[in-house]
Amino acid sequence: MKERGEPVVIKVEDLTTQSLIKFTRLQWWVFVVVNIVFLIAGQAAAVLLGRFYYDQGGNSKWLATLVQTAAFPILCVPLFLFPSHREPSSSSSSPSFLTLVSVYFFLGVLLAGDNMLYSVGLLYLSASTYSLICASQLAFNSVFSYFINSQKFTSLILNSVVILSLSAALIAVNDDSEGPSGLSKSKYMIGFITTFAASAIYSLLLCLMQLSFQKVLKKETFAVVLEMQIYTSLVATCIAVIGLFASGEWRTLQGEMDGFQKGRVSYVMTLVWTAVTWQVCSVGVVGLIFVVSSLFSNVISTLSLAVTPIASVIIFHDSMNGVKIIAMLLAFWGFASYIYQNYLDDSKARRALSDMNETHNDPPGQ
Ligand SMILES: Nc1nc2[nH]cnc2c(=O)[nH]1
Repeated sequence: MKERGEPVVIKVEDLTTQSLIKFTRLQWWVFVVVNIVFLIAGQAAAVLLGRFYYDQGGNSKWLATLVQTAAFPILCVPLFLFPSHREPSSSSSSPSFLTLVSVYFFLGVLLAGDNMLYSVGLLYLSASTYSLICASQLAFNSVFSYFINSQKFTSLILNSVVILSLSAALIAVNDDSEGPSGLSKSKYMIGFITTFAASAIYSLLLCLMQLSFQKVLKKETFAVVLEMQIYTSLVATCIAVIGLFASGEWRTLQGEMDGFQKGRVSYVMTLVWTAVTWQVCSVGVVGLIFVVSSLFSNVISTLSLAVTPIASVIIFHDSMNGVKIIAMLLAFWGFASYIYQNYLDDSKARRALSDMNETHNDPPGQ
């Protein structure tokens, strides 16, 4: 027995990473719910702040890329509170330093690429077109996780993926917000292609993170989630800083701050809070990959696409209409479908475990 409560090893079909983790049932559900809240709240706030930055006169793609990872040092505080503890028994299978560096470096490069493409898409496309293309990431994730993570597709999971994609598409088609004015056709095309590529890279990144947790890191504590986020963000931040200086965009930042419509303090605050909210979101993203799967993490990202317009209704007093309500109900249906699958998998795992324990406790010969 390792920690508070009764530890349970889960090794069943869809909860693939569960074979690595020891949690009591309550701990597992609390962990899932907390990470869902982090992802949805963090992503909704970060996307709205990112759009605010562009709307108020911000124009630097590299700065928008940088703020998606630059606040990673704040994660050192929870890392200090939940230190990584290694089991002596598993130390023989610990990855070498070189393996760890290679994994974090490769994932960090993918993260930087996704962040850059995502920032370009947000700059060049209207919110509606943007969300519509982002909805494709669930389809990409389904394909990648089938091949990379051997994800099993039950009817509940398929239902969830299809319904959530429809919900995000409905939100997008309904959105009548204008794209950035005076945008040339070529810039629109660039925005379209970069957002599509970002969706593919993001999905690949989530699947490879799941694979790394399962095959390389093999640790059982929350610290591994923070370490994954910190090291990949460190690499992505270095790339974004190099991009900011190599592209010469850094020279425009002073003018951008002076010309920001809401003022200089608002400019700095927008960037600081965008950076913080992306970290909150990322802990949720990586936490859900660790404890459930990359596909589930992406399902919650897509759910957040449907929730963001609702946040706009509350914060920016956007109008609410029937289509948004239907899209939201669809999103919750898709979400509930996946959660129910998790519940079934969890129950099955617990049953299998108690059967196994009974067999082990039976006296020999019985
Ligand atoms: N492409 C992409 N990048 C992200 N970075 C954080 N969230 C997302 C997302 O939903 N899609």
